[in-house]
Amino acid sequence: MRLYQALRNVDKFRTVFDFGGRDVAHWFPGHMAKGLKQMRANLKNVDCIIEIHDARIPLSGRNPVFQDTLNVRPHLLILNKVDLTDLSNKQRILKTLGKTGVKNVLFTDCLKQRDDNIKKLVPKLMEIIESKPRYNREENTNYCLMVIGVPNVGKSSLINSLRRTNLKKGRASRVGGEPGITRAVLTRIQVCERPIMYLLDTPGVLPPRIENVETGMKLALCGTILDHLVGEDVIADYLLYSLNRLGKFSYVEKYELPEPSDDIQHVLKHIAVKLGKTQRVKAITGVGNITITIPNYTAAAYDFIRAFRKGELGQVMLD
Ligand SMILES: Nc1nc2c(ncn2[C@@H]2O[C@H](COP(=O)(O)OP(=O)(O)OP(=O)(O)O)[C@@H](O)[C@H]2O)c(=O)[nH]1
Repeated sequence: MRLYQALRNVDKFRTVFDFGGRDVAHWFPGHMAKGLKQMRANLKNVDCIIEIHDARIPLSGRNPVFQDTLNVRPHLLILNKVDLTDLSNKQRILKTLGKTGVKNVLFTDCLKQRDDNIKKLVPKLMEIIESKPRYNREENTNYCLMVIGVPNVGKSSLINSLRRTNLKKGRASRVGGEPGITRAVLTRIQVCERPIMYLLDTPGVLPPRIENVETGMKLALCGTILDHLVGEDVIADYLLYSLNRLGKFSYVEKYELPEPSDDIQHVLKHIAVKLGKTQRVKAITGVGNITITIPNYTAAAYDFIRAFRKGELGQVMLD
């Protein structure tokens, strides 16, 4: 029934998003470029680069600087948060990545206690490393890897997950919900006993590649850019636009809307009322002061975005 209603509405949904002349230039703080210097300086000690990115945006936002760096060392692309993405697009994504020279790709869920792909990671890395000369590291019996990626894609979680799987050890790397948490300078963390394998935990604060506002918005939606720099209201609107475009209507059920809608104010009003996120404000009228109840749109927008990031609005592929 709901799907029927939704399909009836399809014509009403936006086919393009109005970014309103937004400028992405200030969406990334300058200090992030510092990380790159450290990475370059440490490259000679590294056997393989693990680039980690969000599986909901496998084609958007990866920094081209990575590609330059990648030519120097073997490379594996990990698309993490696979639990949140729609994998029906997997073949299309692998094909597109393949065309840009990215051949080694692994999808992971670093929050899962036992993820089969995390188990496959060390053998896969060995295969990749042994397929190329190790140059100055030929004599070394232990292996060193560098994890790179844009903020908040799960670099620290990957390290913890590897330690859990291979060493039965707990946390070594701090995990945060906000982009840019990993600030400490490079640390070497053991992730495997046989063979001995270390990871360099980089600050992970390289700016993503924002080719256009849409890419920026996707990155913001996935929590890679601090929300307030972009604006919760516009991120929420872009989320609604994306869900409708992709036919992902579980928000209708979750927030008990009568039907899908492309009107963000309408949706946020529903969310605010349902969650009791309303404010009582005094209004001065011609006949005296009255108290009225208005929806807290910002709180509703935040809940909507948070629900998406937790996977409560379904598995979504934004690219
Ligand atoms: N659903 C889901 N969430 C994940 C996964 N991996 C990490 N996260 C969450 O993503 C957020 C960021 O994870 P981190 O490991 O701190 O990411 P990071 O890349 O080290 O972050 P920075 O330090 O900002 O560069 C945390 O809230 C994690 O719990 C995953 O596979 N699935």
